[in-house]
Amino acid sequence: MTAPKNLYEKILETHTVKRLDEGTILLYADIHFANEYTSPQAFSGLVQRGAPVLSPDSHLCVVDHIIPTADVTPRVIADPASAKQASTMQENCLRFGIKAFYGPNDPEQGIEHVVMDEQGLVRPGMVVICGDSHTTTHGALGALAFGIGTTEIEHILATQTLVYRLARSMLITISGRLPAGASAKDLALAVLRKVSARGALGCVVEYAGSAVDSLSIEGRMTLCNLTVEAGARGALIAPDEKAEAWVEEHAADLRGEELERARGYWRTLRSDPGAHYDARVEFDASGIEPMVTWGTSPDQSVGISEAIPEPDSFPDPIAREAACRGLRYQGLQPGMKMEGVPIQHVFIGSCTNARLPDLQAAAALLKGRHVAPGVRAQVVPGSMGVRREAEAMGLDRIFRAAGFEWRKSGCSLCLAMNDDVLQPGVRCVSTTNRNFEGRQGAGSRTHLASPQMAAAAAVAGCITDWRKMA
Ligand SMILES: CC(C)[C@H](C(=O)O)[C@@H](O)C(=O)O
Ligand code: SF4
Repeated sequence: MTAPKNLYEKILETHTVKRLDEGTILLYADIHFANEYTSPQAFSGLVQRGAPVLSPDSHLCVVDHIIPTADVTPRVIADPASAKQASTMQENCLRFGIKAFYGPNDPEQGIEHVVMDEQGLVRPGMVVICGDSHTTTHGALGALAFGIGTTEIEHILATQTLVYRLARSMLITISGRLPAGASAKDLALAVLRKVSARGALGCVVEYAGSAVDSLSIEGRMTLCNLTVEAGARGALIAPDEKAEAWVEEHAADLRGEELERARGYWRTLRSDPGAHYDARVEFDASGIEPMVTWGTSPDQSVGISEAIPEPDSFPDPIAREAACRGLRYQGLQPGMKMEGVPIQHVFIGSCTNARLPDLQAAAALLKGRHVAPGVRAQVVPGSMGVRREAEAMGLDRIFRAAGFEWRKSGCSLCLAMNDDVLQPGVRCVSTTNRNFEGRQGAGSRTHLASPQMAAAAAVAGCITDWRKMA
Protein backbone atom coordinates (compact mmCIF):
# COMPACT_ATOMS: atom_id res chain seq x y z
CA MET A 1 0.00 0.00 0.00
CA THR A 2 1.40 3.37 -0.97
CA ALA A 3 0.67 6.30 1.31
CA PRO A 4 -2.23 8.53 0.23
CA LYS A 5 -1.06 11.55 -1.76
CA ASN A 6 -2.49 14.98 -2.27
CA LEU A 7 -2.80 16.48 -5.76
CA TYR A 8 0.32 18.61 -5.35
CA GLU A 9 2.39 15.56 -4.45
CA LYS A 10 1.00 13.64 -7.42
CA ILE A 11 2.00 16.35 -9.90
CA LEU A 12 5.44 16.70 -8.32
CA GLU A 13 5.98 12.96 -8.52
CA THR A 14 5.49 12.85 -12.28
CA HIS A 15 7.72 15.89 -12.86
CA THR A 16 10.67 15.23 -10.57
CA VAL A 17 13.80 14.72 -12.65
CA LYS A 18 16.04 14.37 -9.63
CA ARG A 19 15.96 14.99 -5.92
CA LEU A 20 18.74 17.48 -5.13
CA ASP A 21 18.46 17.51 -1.37
CA GLU A 22 15.79 17.06 1.26
CA GLY A 23 13.87 20.20 0.34
CA THR A 24 14.83 20.71 -3.31
CA ILE A 25 14.19 18.89 -6.56
CA LEU A 26 14.94 19.38 -10.22
CA LEU A 27 11.46 19.91 -11.65
CA TYR A 28 10.47 19.38 -15.28
CA ALA A 29 8.20 22.06 -16.74
CA ASP A 30 5.79 21.09 -19.51
CA ILE A 31 5.30 24.61 -20.68
CA HIS A 32 6.79 28.04 -20.06
CA PHE A 33 5.45 31.36 -21.18
CA ALA A 34 7.04 34.76 -21.04
CA ASN A 35 6.20 38.43 -21.22
CA GLU A 36 8.31 41.25 -22.66
CA TYR A 37 8.93 42.72 -19.23
CA THR A 38 10.55 39.94 -17.21
CA SER A 39 12.20 37.85 -19.96
CA PRO A 40 14.83 40.03 -21.73
CA GLN A 41 17.65 39.43 -19.22
CA ALA A 42 17.01 35.69 -19.34
CA PHE A 43 17.39 35.64 -23.12
CA SER A 44 20.51 37.80 -22.97
CA GLY A 45 21.96 35.35 -20.47
CA LEU A 46 21.56 32.62 -23.09
CA VAL A 47 23.09 34.81 -25.79
CA GLN A 48 26.10 35.52 -23.59
CA ARG A 49 26.63 31.84 -22.88
CA GLY A 50 25.95 30.85 -26.48
CA ALA A 51 23.34 28.40 -25.19
CA PRO A 52 20.27 27.39 -27.24
CA VAL A 53 16.66 27.05 -26.04
CA LEU A 54 16.33 23.32 -25.43
CA SER A 55 12.72 22.90 -26.52
CA PRO A 56 11.50 25.95 -28.50
CA ASP A 57 8.00 24.51 -28.93
CA SER A 58 7.47 24.45 -25.15
CA HIS A 59 7.47 28.24 -24.84
CA LEU A 60 5.05 31.00 -25.67
CA CYS A 61 5.96 34.67 -25.70
CA VAL A 62 3.49 37.52 -25.52
CA VAL A 63 3.67 41.30 -25.34
CA ASP A 64 1.19 42.40 -22.69
CA HIS A 65 2.54 44.51 -19.82
CA ILE A 66 3.67 47.64 -21.65
CA ILE A 67 1.37 47.67 -24.66
CA PRO A 68 -1.02 50.61 -25.23
CA THR A 69 -4.66 49.52 -25.32
CA ALA A 70 -6.27 52.39 -27.24
CA ASP A 71 -8.61 51.11 -29.94
CA VAL A 72 -6.41 51.95 -32.92
CA THR A 73 -5.06 49.76 -35.73
CA PRO A 74 -2.21 49.05 -36.08
CA ARG A 75 -1.06 49.32 -32.51
CA VAL A 76 2.10 51.37 -32.26
CA ILE A 77 4.12 51.59 -29.06
CA ALA A 78 5.15 55.24 -28.85
CA ASP A 79 7.32 54.97 -25.75
CA PRO A 80 10.83 54.05 -27.01
CA ALA A 81 11.77 51.87 -24.00
CA SER A 82 8.53 49.91 -24.25
CA ALA A 83 8.83 49.56 -28.03
CA LYS A 84 12.31 48.16 -27.49
CA GLN A 85 11.01 45.58 -25.01
CA ALA A 86 8.45 44.38 -27.57
CA SER A 87 10.93 44.25 -30.46
CA THR A 88 13.54 42.53 -28.29
CA MET A 89 11.06 39.79 -27.48
CA GLN A 90 10.32 39.28 -31.17
CA GLU A 91 14.04 39.13 -31.97
CA ASN A 92 14.62 36.62 -29.19
CA CYS A 93 11.84 34.40 -30.50
CA LEU A 94 13.31 34.49 -34.01
CA ARG A 95 16.84 33.86 -32.74
CA PHE A 96 15.87 30.91 -30.57
CA GLY A 97 13.26 29.34 -32.84
CA ILE A 98 10.25 30.05 -30.62
CA LYS A 99 7.32 30.08 -33.03
CA ALA A 100 4.62 31.08 -30.55
CA PHE A 101 5.11 34.84 -30.39
CA TYR A 102 2.12 37.11 -29.96
CA GLY A 103 3.24 40.65 -30.70
CA PRO A 104 1.28 43.91 -30.50
CA ASN A 105 -0.73 43.31 -33.67
CA ASP A 106 -1.18 39.57 -33.52
CA PRO A 107 -4.85 38.51 -33.51
CA GLU A 108 -4.11 36.16 -30.58
CA GLN A 109 -2.34 38.79 -28.45
CA GLY A 110 -3.60 39.24 -24.92
CA ILE A 111 -2.63 39.03 -21.28
CA GLU A 112 -0.39 36.00 -20.93
CA HIS A 113 -2.59 34.37 -18.27
CA VAL A 114 -5.62 34.68 -20.50
CA VAL A 115 -3.90 33.63 -23.73
CA MET A 116 -2.29 30.48 -22.32
CA ASP A 117 -5.53 28.72 -21.42
CA GLU A 118 -7.37 30.12 -24.40
CA GLN A 119 -4.77 28.53 -26.70
CA GLY A 120 -5.33 25.17 -25.00
CA LEU A 121 -1.75 25.01 -23.79
CA VAL A 122 -2.54 24.42 -20.13
CA ARG A 123 -3.78 20.96 -19.25
CA PRO A 124 -4.49 19.18 -15.98
CA GLY A 125 -1.44 17.68 -14.32
CA MET A 126 1.06 19.89 -16.14
CA VAL A 127 3.77 22.01 -14.59
CA VAL A 128 3.32 25.51 -16.00
CA ILE A 129 5.88 28.25 -15.45
CA CYS A 130 6.07 31.95 -16.19
CA GLY A 131 8.08 34.90 -14.93
CA ASP A 132 4.98 36.45 -13.44
CA SER A 133 3.41 35.99 -10.03
CA HIS A 134 -0.17 35.51 -11.29
CA THR A 135 0.76 32.26 -13.00
CA THR A 136 -1.15 30.62 -10.12
CA THR A 137 -4.25 31.35 -12.26
CA HIS A 138 -3.77 28.13 -14.21
CA GLY A 139 -4.26 25.96 -11.15
CA ALA A 140 -7.91 26.37 -12.09
CA LEU A 141 -7.35 23.63 -14.69
CA GLY A 142 -5.50 21.36 -12.28
CA ALA A 143 -2.00 22.40 -13.36
CA LEU A 144 0.81 23.19 -10.94
CA ALA A 145 1.47 26.72 -12.12
CA PHE A 146 3.64 29.36 -10.52
CA GLY A 147 5.76 32.42 -11.16
CA ILE A 148 9.54 32.48 -11.24
CA GLY A 149 12.38 35.03 -11.34
CA THR A 150 14.57 36.04 -14.28
CA THR A 151 17.50 33.70 -13.54
CA GLU A 152 15.07 30.83 -13.31
CA ILE A 153 13.61 31.80 -16.70
CA GLU A 154 17.07 31.40 -18.18
CA HIS A 155 17.33 27.96 -16.58
CA ILE A 156 13.97 26.91 -17.99
CA LEU A 157 14.83 28.13 -21.47
CA ALA A 158 18.11 26.26 -21.44
CA THR A 159 17.04 23.04 -19.72
CA GLN A 160 13.23 22.91 -19.51
CA THR A 161 13.77 22.33 -15.79
CA LEU A 162 13.88 24.33 -12.62
CA VAL A 163 15.63 23.96 -9.28
CA TYR A 164 12.51 23.85 -7.15
CA ARG A 165 12.22 24.27 -3.41
CA LEU A 166 9.37 22.11 -2.20
CA ALA A 167 6.37 24.03 -0.86
CA ARG A 168 4.12 23.29 2.07
CA SER A 169 0.63 22.11 1.21
CA MET A 170 -2.53 23.86 2.36
CA LEU A 171 -6.09 22.69 1.82
CA ILE A 172 -8.77 25.39 1.77
CA THR A 173 -12.21 23.80 1.85
CA ILE A 174 -15.00 26.16 0.84
CA SER A 175 -18.34 24.68 1.75
CA GLY A 176 -21.85 26.04 1.23
CA ARG A 177 -23.19 27.89 -1.78
CA LEU A 178 -22.18 31.29 -3.01
CA PRO A 179 -25.33 33.46 -2.65
CA ALA A 180 -26.89 35.15 -5.69
CA GLY A 181 -25.11 38.44 -6.28
CA ALA A 182 -21.73 37.18 -5.05
CA SER A 183 -19.15 36.18 -7.66
CA ALA A 184 -15.86 34.31 -7.71
CA LYS A 185 -14.11 37.65 -7.15
CA ASP A 186 -16.08 38.23 -3.96
CA LEU A 187 -15.25 34.71 -2.83
CA ALA A 188 -11.56 35.25 -3.58
CA LEU A 189 -11.48 38.56 -1.70
CA ALA A 190 -13.33 37.02 1.26
CA VAL A 191 -10.95 34.05 1.40
CA LEU A 192 -8.01 36.43 1.20
CA ARG A 193 -9.38 38.50 4.07
CA LYS A 194 -9.66 35.36 6.18
CA VAL A 195 -6.29 33.88 5.25
CA SER A 196 -4.47 37.28 5.15
CA ALA A 197 -1.83 38.57 2.74
CA ARG A 198 0.86 36.37 4.29
CA GLY A 199 -1.34 33.50 5.40
CA ALA A 200 -0.39 31.09 2.64
CA LEU A 201 3.27 32.07 2.45
CA GLY A 202 5.35 29.20 1.09
CA CYS A 203 2.27 27.04 0.45
CA VAL A 204 0.65 25.48 -2.56
CA VAL A 205 -3.04 25.91 -1.85
CA GLU A 206 -5.53 23.28 -2.98
CA TYR A 207 -9.16 24.42 -3.08
CA ALA A 208 -11.97 21.96 -2.56
CA GLY A 209 -15.59 21.97 -1.44
CA SER A 210 -19.05 22.57 -2.86
CA ALA A 211 -18.58 26.30 -3.50
CA VAL A 212 -15.45 25.61 -5.56
CA ASP A 213 -17.14 22.80 -7.48
CA SER A 214 -19.94 25.11 -8.51
CA LEU A 215 -17.65 27.82 -9.88
CA SER A 216 -17.17 28.12 -13.63
CA ILE A 217 -13.64 27.58 -14.94
CA GLU A 218 -13.27 31.33 -15.40
CA GLY A 219 -14.44 31.81 -11.80
CA ARG A 220 -11.84 29.28 -10.64
CA MET A 221 -9.22 31.23 -12.57
CA THR A 222 -10.20 34.38 -10.68
CA LEU A 223 -9.88 32.52 -7.37
CA CYS A 224 -6.51 30.95 -8.23
CA ASN A 225 -5.26 34.26 -9.63
CA LEU A 226 -5.82 36.02 -6.31
CA THR A 227 -4.32 33.16 -4.29
CA VAL A 228 -0.84 34.57 -4.87
CA GLU A 229 -1.95 37.64 -2.93
CA ALA A 230 -2.02 35.41 0.17
CA GLY A 231 1.65 34.66 -0.46
CA ALA A 232 0.93 31.25 -2.01
CA ARG A 233 3.39 29.49 -4.33
CA GLY A 234 0.63 27.85 -6.29
CA ALA A 235 -3.09 27.17 -6.36
CA LEU A 236 -4.73 23.93 -7.41
CA ILE A 237 -8.23 22.72 -8.11
CA ALA A 238 -8.67 19.06 -9.01
CA PRO A 239 -9.93 18.80 -12.60
CA ASP A 240 -13.58 17.76 -12.96
CA GLU A 241 -15.90 17.44 -15.98
CA LYS A 242 -16.01 21.22 -16.33
CA ALA A 243 -12.22 21.41 -16.54
CA GLU A 244 -12.13 18.50 -18.99
CA ALA A 245 -14.72 20.15 -21.22
CA TRP A 246 -12.90 23.48 -21.06
CA VAL A 247 -9.56 22.00 -22.07
CA GLU A 248 -11.12 19.90 -24.81
CA GLU A 249 -12.79 22.96 -26.27
CA HIS A 250 -9.52 24.88 -26.39
CA ALA A 251 -6.90 22.20 -27.10
CA ALA A 252 -7.64 21.57 -30.77
CA ASP A 253 -4.74 19.11 -31.14
CA LEU A 254 -6.03 16.76 -28.46
CA ARG A 255 -8.44 14.36 -30.16
CA GLY A 256 -9.24 10.66 -30.55
CA GLU A 257 -7.14 8.14 -28.68
CA GLU A 258 -4.79 10.74 -27.33
CA LEU A 259 -7.70 12.58 -25.74
CA GLU A 260 -9.01 9.35 -24.22
CA ARG A 261 -5.61 8.64 -22.72
CA ALA A 262 -5.36 12.19 -21.41
CA ARG A 263 -8.83 11.95 -19.85
CA GLY A 264 -7.86 8.72 -18.12
CA TYR A 265 -4.86 10.48 -16.62
CA TRP A 266 -6.77 13.62 -15.65
CA ARG A 267 -9.20 11.49 -13.66
CA THR A 268 -6.36 10.30 -11.42
CA LEU A 269 -5.58 13.90 -10.54
CA ARG A 270 -7.35 14.22 -7.24
CA SER A 271 -6.11 13.99 -3.72
CA ASP A 272 -6.42 10.52 -2.19
CA PRO A 273 -8.71 10.11 0.81
CA GLY A 274 -6.63 10.62 3.94
CA ALA A 275 -3.93 12.61 2.12
CA HIS A 276 -1.79 14.81 4.33
CA TYR A 277 -1.71 18.64 4.21
CA ASP A 278 0.59 20.85 6.23
CA ALA A 279 -2.27 23.25 6.91
CA ARG A 280 -6.04 23.27 6.53
CA VAL A 281 -8.54 26.13 6.41
CA GLU A 282 -12.32 25.78 6.45
CA PHE A 283 -14.48 28.46 4.89
CA ASP A 284 -18.22 28.81 4.37
CA ALA A 285 -19.31 30.65 1.21
CA SER A 286 -22.95 31.09 2.15
CA GLY A 287 -22.57 34.44 3.94
CA ILE A 288 -20.57 36.18 1.23
CA GLU A 289 -21.80 39.44 -0.27
CA PRO A 290 -20.21 41.70 -2.88
CA MET A 291 -16.80 42.74 -1.55
CA VAL A 292 -14.67 45.82 -2.06
CA THR A 293 -11.22 46.65 -0.74
CA TRP A 294 -10.74 49.70 1.48
CA GLY A 295 -6.96 49.54 1.97
CA THR A 296 -3.76 49.07 0.04
CA SER A 297 -3.45 45.32 0.38
CA PRO A 298 -5.84 42.91 -1.36
CA ASP A 299 -6.78 41.31 1.97
CA GLN A 300 -8.15 44.61 3.30
CA SER A 301 -11.75 44.32 2.14
CA VAL A 302 -15.31 44.46 3.44
CA GLY A 303 -18.69 43.28 2.30
CA ILE A 304 -20.66 46.15 0.79
CA SER A 305 -23.01 46.30 3.79
CA GLU A 306 -20.19 46.20 6.36
CA ALA A 307 -18.28 49.07 7.91
CA ILE A 308 -14.52 49.52 7.49
CA PRO A 309 -12.94 47.89 10.56
CA GLU A 310 -11.16 49.81 13.30
CA PRO A 311 -7.41 49.19 12.98
CA ASP A 312 -7.45 48.25 16.67
CA SER A 313 -9.68 45.30 15.85
CA PHE A 314 -6.70 43.53 14.23
CA PRO A 315 -4.87 41.48 16.86
CA ASP A 316 -1.67 41.38 14.79
CA PRO A 317 0.38 44.60 15.21
CA ILE A 318 1.63 44.43 11.60
CA ALA A 319 -1.94 44.18 10.30
CA ARG A 320 -2.96 47.07 12.59
CA GLU A 321 -0.20 49.29 11.24
CA ALA A 322 -1.01 48.25 7.65
CA ALA A 323 -4.67 49.15 8.23
CA CYS A 324 -3.76 52.65 9.51
CA ARG A 325 -1.49 53.22 6.57
CA GLY A 326 -4.01 51.86 4.06
CA LEU A 327 -6.79 54.07 5.39
CA ARG A 328 -4.58 57.14 5.37
CA TYR A 329 -3.54 56.52 1.76
CA GLN A 330 -7.10 55.90 0.65
CA GLY A 331 -8.48 58.89 2.54
CA LEU A 332 -11.04 56.74 4.37
CA GLN A 333 -12.09 56.39 8.02
CA PRO A 334 -12.76 53.31 10.10
CA GLY A 335 -16.45 52.78 10.84
CA MET A 336 -17.63 54.23 7.52
CA LYS A 337 -19.17 52.14 4.76
CA MET A 338 -17.69 51.89 1.28
CA GLU A 339 -21.14 52.39 -0.22
CA GLY A 340 -21.47 55.98 -1.39
CA VAL A 341 -17.73 56.74 -1.66
CA PRO A 342 -17.41 58.85 -4.86
CA ILE A 343 -15.19 57.53 -7.65
CA GLN A 344 -13.77 59.06 -10.82
CA HIS A 345 -12.56 56.01 -12.73
CA VAL A 346 -13.64 52.44 -13.43
CA PHE A 347 -11.39 49.80 -14.93
CA ILE A 348 -12.69 46.44 -16.09
CA GLY A 349 -9.71 44.38 -17.15
CA SER A 350 -6.73 42.20 -16.12
CA CYS A 351 -5.93 38.50 -15.85
CA THR A 352 -8.23 38.40 -12.81
CA ASN A 353 -11.50 39.51 -14.38
CA ALA A 354 -11.45 40.22 -18.12
CA ARG A 355 -12.57 36.92 -19.60
CA LEU A 356 -15.81 36.63 -21.53
CA PRO A 357 -18.13 35.83 -18.55
CA ASP A 358 -16.68 38.84 -16.69
CA LEU A 359 -17.48 41.14 -19.60
CA GLN A 360 -20.92 39.57 -19.98
CA ALA A 361 -21.70 40.17 -16.30
CA ALA A 362 -20.67 43.82 -16.53
CA ALA A 363 -22.52 44.36 -19.82
CA ALA A 364 -25.72 42.83 -18.40
CA LEU A 365 -25.76 45.52 -15.75
CA LEU A 366 -24.81 48.33 -18.14
CA LYS A 367 -27.47 47.59 -20.75
CA GLY A 368 -29.73 50.63 -21.01
CA ARG A 369 -27.69 52.59 -18.45
CA HIS A 370 -24.99 55.25 -18.67
CA VAL A 371 -21.76 56.07 -16.89
CA ALA A 372 -22.22 58.95 -14.39
CA PRO A 373 -20.92 62.41 -15.34
CA GLY A 374 -17.30 62.90 -14.28
CA VAL A 375 -16.46 59.19 -14.40
CA ARG A 376 -14.08 57.74 -16.98
CA ALA A 377 -14.75 54.07 -17.56
CA GLN A 378 -12.62 51.63 -19.53
CA VAL A 379 -12.98 48.01 -20.48
CA VAL A 380 -9.88 46.16 -21.62
CA PRO A 381 -10.64 42.58 -22.70
CA GLY A 382 -8.23 39.94 -21.41
CA SER A 383 -7.21 38.97 -24.92
CA MET A 384 -7.96 39.90 -28.51
CA GLY A 385 -9.76 36.55 -28.68
CA VAL A 386 -12.03 37.56 -25.80
CA ARG A 387 -12.55 40.91 -27.53
CA ARG A 388 -13.66 39.21 -30.76
CA GLU A 389 -16.04 36.89 -28.93
CA ALA A 390 -17.49 39.81 -26.99
CA GLU A 391 -17.96 41.78 -30.21
CA ALA A 392 -19.70 38.83 -31.84
CA MET A 393 -22.19 38.96 -28.95
CA GLY A 394 -22.63 42.73 -29.26
CA LEU A 395 -21.08 43.48 -25.87
CA ASP A 396 -18.87 46.23 -27.33
CA ARG A 397 -21.99 48.09 -28.42
CA ILE A 398 -23.45 47.85 -24.91
CA PHE A 399 -20.24 49.12 -23.32
CA ARG A 400 -19.90 51.96 -25.81
CA ALA A 401 -23.55 53.01 -25.52
CA ALA A 402 -23.07 53.11 -21.76
CA GLY A 403 -20.13 55.50 -22.15
CA PHE A 404 -17.33 52.99 -21.60
CA GLU A 405 -14.16 52.99 -23.71
CA TRP A 406 -13.92 49.67 -25.57
CA ARG A 407 -10.21 48.96 -25.83
CA LYS A 408 -7.68 46.45 -27.07
CA SER A 409 -6.07 43.85 -24.87
CA GLY A 410 -3.17 44.16 -22.43
CA CYS A 411 -2.37 44.59 -18.74
CA SER A 412 -3.03 48.29 -19.10
CA LEU A 413 -4.29 50.05 -15.98
CA CYS A 414 -3.84 46.93 -13.87
CA LEU A 415 -0.33 48.16 -13.25
CA ALA A 416 -0.06 51.35 -15.30
CA MET A 417 3.07 50.36 -17.19
CA ASN A 418 1.69 51.64 -20.49
CA ASP A 419 0.14 55.04 -21.14
CA ASP A 420 -2.93 54.32 -18.98
CA VAL A 421 -1.98 56.03 -15.74
CA LEU A 422 -4.30 57.65 -13.19
CA GLN A 423 -3.63 61.10 -11.78
CA PRO A 424 -2.92 61.56 -8.06
CA GLY A 425 -6.09 61.48 -5.96
CA VAL A 426 -8.19 59.72 -8.62
CA ARG A 427 -10.27 56.97 -7.05
CA CYS A 428 -10.87 53.89 -9.19
CA VAL A 429 -12.99 50.78 -8.84
CA SER A 430 -10.96 48.12 -10.56
CA THR A 431 -11.54 44.44 -11.34
CA THR A 432 -7.81 43.75 -10.90
CA ASN A 433 -5.88 42.01 -8.12
CA ARG A 434 -3.56 44.59 -6.55
CA ASN A 435 -4.44 47.83 -4.79
CA PHE A 436 -0.93 48.74 -3.68
CA GLU A 437 -0.01 52.39 -3.21
CA GLY A 438 0.45 53.97 -6.62
CA ARG A 439 -0.36 50.76 -8.50
CA GLN A 440 -2.52 52.62 -11.05
CA GLY A 441 -0.45 55.81 -10.95
CA ALA A 442 1.31 57.75 -8.18
CA GLY A 443 -1.20 58.91 -5.58
CA SER A 444 -4.15 57.16 -7.26
CA ARG A 445 -6.53 55.06 -5.16
CA THR A 446 -7.58 51.56 -6.19
CA HIS A 447 -10.57 49.62 -4.87
CA LEU A 448 -10.72 46.01 -5.99
CA ALA A 449 -14.13 44.55 -6.76
CA SER A 450 -16.03 42.30 -9.16
CA PRO A 451 -16.99 43.30 -12.73
CA GLN A 452 -20.60 43.80 -11.59
CA MET A 453 -19.51 46.10 -8.76
CA ALA A 454 -17.25 48.03 -11.14
CA ALA A 455 -20.04 48.49 -13.69
CA ALA A 456 -22.47 49.61 -10.97
CA ALA A 457 -19.94 52.11 -9.59
CA ALA A 458 -19.47 53.58 -13.07
CA VAL A 459 -23.21 54.18 -13.37
CA ALA A 460 -23.71 55.48 -9.83
CA GLY A 461 -20.52 57.57 -9.71
CA CYS A 462 -19.79 56.04 -6.34
CA ILE A 463 -19.18 52.64 -4.81
CA THR A 464 -22.53 50.92 -4.61
CA ASP A 465 -24.23 47.56 -4.09
CA TRP A 466 -24.78 46.26 -7.62
CA ARG A 467 -27.56 43.98 -6.40
CA LYS A 468 -29.78 47.03 -6.05
CA MET A 469 -29.44 47.62 -9.80
CA ALA A 470 -29.79 44.00 -10.92
C1 LIG B 1 5.47 42.69 -13.96
C2 LIG B 1 5.31 41.39 -13.24
C3 LIG B 1 6.64 40.99 -12.70
C4 LIG B 1 4.23 41.45 -12.16
C5 LIG B 1 3.98 40.10 -11.50
O1 LIG B 1 4.85 39.27 -11.36
O2 LIG B 1 2.88 39.84 -11.08
C6 LIG B 1 2.93 42.00 -12.72
O3 LIG B 1 2.35 41.17 -13.65
C7 LIG B 1 1.97 42.31 -11.61
O4 LIG B 1 0.81 41.94 -11.70
O5 LIG B 1 2.39 42.97 -10.64
S1 SF4 C 1 -3.06 41.86 -15.90
FE1 SF4 C 1 -2.16 42.75 -14.09
S2 SF4 C 1 -1.90 41.07 -12.67
FE2 SF4 C 1 -2.20 40.19 -14.68
S3 SF4 C 1 -0.16 39.86 -15.48
FE3 SF4 C 1 -0.84 41.87 -16.19
S4 SF4 C 1 -0.08 43.31 -14.67
FE4 SF4 C 1 0.05 41.28 -13.73
